[in-house]
Amino acid sequence: MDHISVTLLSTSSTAYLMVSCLLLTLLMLLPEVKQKVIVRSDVLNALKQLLTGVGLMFGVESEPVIAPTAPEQLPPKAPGPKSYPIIGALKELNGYEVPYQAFSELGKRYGAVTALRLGSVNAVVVNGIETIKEVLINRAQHFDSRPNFRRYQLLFSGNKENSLAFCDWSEVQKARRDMLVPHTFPRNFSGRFHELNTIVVDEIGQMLGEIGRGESQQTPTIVEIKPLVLSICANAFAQYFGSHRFEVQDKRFQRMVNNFDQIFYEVNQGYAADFLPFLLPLHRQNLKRMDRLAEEIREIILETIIGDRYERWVEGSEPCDYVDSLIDHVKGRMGPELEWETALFALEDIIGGHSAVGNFLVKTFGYIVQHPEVQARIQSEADAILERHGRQVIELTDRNEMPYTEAVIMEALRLIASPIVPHVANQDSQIGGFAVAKETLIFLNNYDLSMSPELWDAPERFAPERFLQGGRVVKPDFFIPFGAGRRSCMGYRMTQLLSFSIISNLLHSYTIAPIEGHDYRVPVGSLAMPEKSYTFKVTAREC
Ligand code: HEM
Repeated sequence: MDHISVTLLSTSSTAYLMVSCLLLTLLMLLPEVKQKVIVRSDVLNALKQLLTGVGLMFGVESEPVIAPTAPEQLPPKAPGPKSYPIIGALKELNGYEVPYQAFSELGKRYGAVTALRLGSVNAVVVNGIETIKEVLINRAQHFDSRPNFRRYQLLFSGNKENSLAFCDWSEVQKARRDMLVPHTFPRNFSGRFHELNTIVVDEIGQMLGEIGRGESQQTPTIVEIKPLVLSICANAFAQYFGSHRFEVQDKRFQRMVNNFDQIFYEVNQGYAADFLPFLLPLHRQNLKRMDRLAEEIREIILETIIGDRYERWVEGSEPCDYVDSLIDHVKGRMGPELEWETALFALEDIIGGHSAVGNFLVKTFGYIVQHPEVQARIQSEADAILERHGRQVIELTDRNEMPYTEAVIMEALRLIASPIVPHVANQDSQIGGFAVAKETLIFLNNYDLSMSPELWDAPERFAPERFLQGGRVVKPDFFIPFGAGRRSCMGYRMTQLLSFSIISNLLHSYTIAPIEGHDYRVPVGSLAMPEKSYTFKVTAREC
């Protein structure tokens, strides 16, 4: 899910900017603000840009970056840009397409660790794989909290600890992660792996059967890609984690998919109020809307996936899916104690993971449609495998034999460069030899790891072959699109498996082509795609 970030300035942005401007100007005129600051539109732009696609979370009363006592015993404070009253160093972030590009510039200017204040929050920006690993792995236990974003409290029924991705580290979180492992990381050739394969292949078959029905083989059909892949992913997740398949025409299914997608979009945007909590009232309406969408999802999941499973559960039974594992944990009173309510939030988070895969796939198809040579290579790889095995569909077990298709997925992940969910220091500590105080927000600049010209040849180019060596997929150690360590992504294997299956099977059966005049540029710096995205010409292949 980083599928995990934040904003709203983009919708009704003019109104927000005007009110923000007014509020900031008023605040700056307060007599206690000694330093004069001119609030210029570029500052507000910087704010908007930083917030877009980042997932930064603020609204906390934070401590200074450095604990000031006994400086001789403490590491030094990290260098960083000048901070102004109220806005902090936001001006530094103005003028970048992706906010994390500003973090790369700060890295060049100040080194691997940059201290900066953003609105009311103390933050550090961490650049470079060694320093990032120090945060995620070597000192993981110091930096395993998540930002205390007021907005996330509101999104998760007043308590961000309900969320798998935004909670702080705890024994409950450890148990929730452990419980997920057999489901989200099915081992090759295990029972769960085969189940997933059957579910995904059937689902793709059913959905692809809908394309071009009634048309002659060679007539292209116009297909909106987002609803198609979201439906496949949602039903695959519902069946795999909850043993429930929805009829695609079922209005409840469509509402659930749509609501998840809207919430996914929301948490992937930047949000001014996260830095400047006094702006939060401006978002009340939208937050209420999100709350209603989440409530509706809960009702649908209870009615459909859960039904009477909780009441019917017989203690001592073997869990068959993730819902069983959750019920078993709650009813078996295994430690640490988990309320049924909390378990339901975990289930929603995981079912909602389909939005991450679906949005990622939309973007990946956006790259593929712009590169017919890439599409042709995937197709010939798929054709060769099916011919070799005498089958009609690509199975998950074919993944190892289709390195080019795998490399396409890696390349899309690299270029999209979705941010790592920010971490927070849970104690005074240090990074790269610089002091970092408890509560400091930590941005890990994986954008630079994915896009730096020092690490990649022509990084702007879509070139899947960069991940291939001697016919095998090779991932450089510094490439970490799913984070690392104890807060790493719980859905990366599901992402890899579903993406592989959907891309290879869809392109084995069909060729996609752009429609003249349509814009297929892929927005980067966040996983989320707007509701209306790409439409393709789809033609059945003669296989
Ligand atoms: C292209 C797809 C995806 C990308 C790029 C992605 C990326 C990430 C990243 C960067 C993090 C933060 C890691 C860190 O803080 O070190 C994360 C966390 C997480 N992801 Fe994903 N993710 C994807 C799909 C999914 C899916 C499909 C699921 C669910 C099945 C999922 C579940 C989670 C969870 C639960 C966390 C929070 C883990 C924790 O904080 O303990 N993700 N993801």
